[in-house]
Amino acid sequence: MAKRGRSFGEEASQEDKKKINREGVKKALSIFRFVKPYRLQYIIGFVFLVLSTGTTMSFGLLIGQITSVIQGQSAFTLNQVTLFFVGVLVAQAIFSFCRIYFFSQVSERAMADVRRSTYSKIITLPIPFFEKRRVGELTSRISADVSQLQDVLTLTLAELFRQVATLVIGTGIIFYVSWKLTLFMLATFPVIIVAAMVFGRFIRKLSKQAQDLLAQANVIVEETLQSINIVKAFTNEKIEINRYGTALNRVVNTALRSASYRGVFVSFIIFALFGGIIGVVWYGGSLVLSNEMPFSDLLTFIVYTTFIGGSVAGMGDLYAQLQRTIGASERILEILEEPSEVDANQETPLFVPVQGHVQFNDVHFSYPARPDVPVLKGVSLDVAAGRKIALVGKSGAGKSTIVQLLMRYYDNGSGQITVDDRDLTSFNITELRKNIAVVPQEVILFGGTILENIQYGKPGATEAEVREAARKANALQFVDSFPEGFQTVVGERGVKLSGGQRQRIAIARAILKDPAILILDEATSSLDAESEKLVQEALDELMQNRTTIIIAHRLATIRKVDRIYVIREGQIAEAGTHDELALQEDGIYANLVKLQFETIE
Ligand SMILES: Nc1ncnc2c1ncn2[C@@H]1O[C@H](COP(=O)(O)OP(=O)(O)OP(=O)(O)O)[C@@H](O)[C@H]1O
Repeated sequence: MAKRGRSFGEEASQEDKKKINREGVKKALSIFRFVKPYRLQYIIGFVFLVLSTGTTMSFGLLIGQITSVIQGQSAFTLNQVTLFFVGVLVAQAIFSFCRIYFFSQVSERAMADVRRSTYSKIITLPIPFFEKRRVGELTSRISADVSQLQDVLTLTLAELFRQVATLVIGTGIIFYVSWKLTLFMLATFPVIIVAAMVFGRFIRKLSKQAQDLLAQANVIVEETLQSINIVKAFTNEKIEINRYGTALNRVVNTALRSASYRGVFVSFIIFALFGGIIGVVWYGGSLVLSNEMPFSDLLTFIVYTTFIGGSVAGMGDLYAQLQRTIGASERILEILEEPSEVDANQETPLFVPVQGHVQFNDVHFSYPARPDVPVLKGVSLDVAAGRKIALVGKSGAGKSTIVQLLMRYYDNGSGQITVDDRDLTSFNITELRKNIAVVPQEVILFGGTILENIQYGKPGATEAEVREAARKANALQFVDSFPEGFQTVVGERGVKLSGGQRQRIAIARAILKDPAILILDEATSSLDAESEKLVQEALDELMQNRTTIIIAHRLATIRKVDRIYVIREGQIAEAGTHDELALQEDGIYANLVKLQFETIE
């Protein structure tokens, strides 16, 4: 099969923030459809949010009240006011708990739904989609982007509401307490805030640079660990350590630059903020001294001023968060809007077995990734049901491409491909692929038991069926030799099987699937004679009564096929049986045969 370059590295570091505009907000809001099923919990959460914000806001008034009690200017006793204070505190604690509880219910469930939808979308997308994206990028959609949404759906929205409410209610209260002092305050604070926002943006840019550089450094770690065998084979450990070290130095330099700006920024803010407060206290104090304002009001005023200051300071952060979320939800929606090749929500169509008569009529094809490079240039072939053919030819001639078109991994070719005289496009994709089994060149096993791996060919197959398939695939002997037998865990974290063993597992899978059409992508690396014999026997068993297309690399294995097609530069250059082709003087096949025998000798 064609090899697709997949890089796991380079986590999508481009957390591109989107400008907040109407279009973006509208799009981002459509992600709220995932919250819809949980709207009741959301509304309850919101009610508790309003209540908890209300109780927090009342603290300033209560502090004012306590001060008036102390000064003997209140009708209440200290105990009464304190008890009320504690009551409010308890209520606030309960409200906050309920708010978090209900919002988490919504966000956790809604996010799982978003993840499920995104995954089922991704896995049902056609192959060309995966050629345009890196795997790392897709996984980060499901992990990082969705987490970003989660924060916004609950925390950020709640925070935004709280801050706006604090700002509006707080300003209302301080105006009511003393409009003179409010105006004085308003003359100083906005200047500080604007300065902080401008400076803050600059610092954020710098720290994003540092993050990007760190992501780049991480790519080195990921890539080298993934290909650790190669690094060691070339004894390039030192080079990689240096490469990583250089990347880290860049991170440190940028991070330090950003840190010194941040230091200046923080000192400035502390200085300016406290300067502002001193100013307010000074002016407020003079108002108290001239009996224009009671002392308790001054305290209330200061408490609300800090509330307001805090909420304004937090807004910059919230804005940045919202920007990131709009980016994240756009990226998720982009995937959700891609057209699937298989409808995951639809019932799997009834299995309609085909006979397996495969025809290609003048098929032309270019890969969507490289539309200007013709890969197949008028391929025609005809395989009667149950017959076996082999495709041979140089690397890159187009053998795998022919097979991929039969699997309908790509749909954009011209000409016609039919199975049982039915145009390929008239098949439901699932229905078609259920009739085809592939034994690939490189067998990748999923993490799980051998039983599960073979069952992959026919989900729900009984253990007896699996055993029988393994027997036919010559796999029973080695499986039974493991202490845990079919329950042996294989894959990344399990037992490593040899190439020949993995191939026999793949053959057992195909036997279990029992399709009319079989595609064998011969392994390029040859096995030892013993394994080779076992695999070949298993394949012979598998090929019985099935239309078989073999992508052949070693000519010795295909002598018995009904017809051999020699592919050269996307065209069929020769076709015939082994005997016919081998005798053609100066024929491509005849030369290949000679060449292989020479190399073997
Ligand atoms: N996904 C793809 N996108 C773009 N071009 C591709 C893709 N897969 C294969 N090609 C190109 O198409 C041509 C035919 O490739 P194909 O894999 O069909 O050759 P092949 O005969 O099977 O070779 P091999 O024996 O090495 O597997 C090659 O030039 C290859 O570079």
